[in-house]
Amino acid sequence: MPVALCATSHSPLIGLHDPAPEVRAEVDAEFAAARAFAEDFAPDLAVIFAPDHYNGFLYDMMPSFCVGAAATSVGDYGLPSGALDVDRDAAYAVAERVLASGVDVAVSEDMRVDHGFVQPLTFLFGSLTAVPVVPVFINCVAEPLGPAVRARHLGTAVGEALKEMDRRVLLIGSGGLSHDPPVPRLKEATPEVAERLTHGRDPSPEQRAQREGRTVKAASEFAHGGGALRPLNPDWDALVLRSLAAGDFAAVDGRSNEWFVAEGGHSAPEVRTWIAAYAALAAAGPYTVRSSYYRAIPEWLAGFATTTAVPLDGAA
Ligand SMILES: O=C(O)CCc1cccc(O)c1O
Ligand SMILES: [Fe+2]
Repeated sequence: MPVALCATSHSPLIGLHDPAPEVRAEVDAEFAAARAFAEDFAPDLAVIFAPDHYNGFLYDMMPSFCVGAAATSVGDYGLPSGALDVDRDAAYAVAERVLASGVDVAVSEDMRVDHGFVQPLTFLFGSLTAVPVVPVFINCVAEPLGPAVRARHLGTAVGEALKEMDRRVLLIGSGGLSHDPPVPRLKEATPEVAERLTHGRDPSPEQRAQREGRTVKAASEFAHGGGALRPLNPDWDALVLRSLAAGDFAAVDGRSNEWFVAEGGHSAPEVRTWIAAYAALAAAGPYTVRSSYYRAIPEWLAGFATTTAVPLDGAA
């Protein structure tokens, strides 16, 4: 089973609240390189590990992990909406194998996904349906969270499942690195916000616009050095990139959930998607990082990184 990996930060502020043109151009060049990497590899299946931001997964039923057997983009932040081309048989094969290995993944026949899934798919493939996909949700924000090492166990189990399939698989991780966007937290939520985090799956266009406007406003304040959001942490981001490149998972996933938040902000646990994707790659054997881009981009509220990796034996 040939396999390759692309892990990338996402940010719905891309295109909505851009940094200086030369920074934007630098990221665009990196995305173009990642797209060329994906095209060269020519996957017939993409397995994407991504989080959600209270668009598809809410507190009415919050799993730690979920494999989508069918999935639809909600089209937040003006991104494409509609059905993903989910490979249903592959999704069930993955879910069965992961469950057999002892990782209790949920399954959805009607998974809703947001920019966390949509941005990497559209950046890498041009559309939501260009490459058949198995979407794998990882809860990264809705406390309580299990330990980060469970994302590695999930990724390893997915990687083992894929080894049994005769497919060319591009593994995708979506999220991170250090960032603290204004995602509400149930513990400190007003009754109205708690209601939205529990039942607000289908906001009105006005509600969605209001929420997205708040994110843009927060990004503007943050980029000008104001607001209450945690700072980005390039040192911590470098540690994450270095550790995953070296296959030293424990340096990241052996730490407490408090460590992630203290070092990288409340959304730093999105790094779980990278841990899972890299662990799935590691299941196929030793790997090497092909490209690694990083820049702290406050306008996007993110320590922004994009990496590609392949097996060392050149099987890709
Ligand atoms: O809309 C939201 O709830 C959060 C938006 C958001 C912003 C910056 C980086 C991210 O990874 C992200 O998801
Ligand atoms: Fe996110």
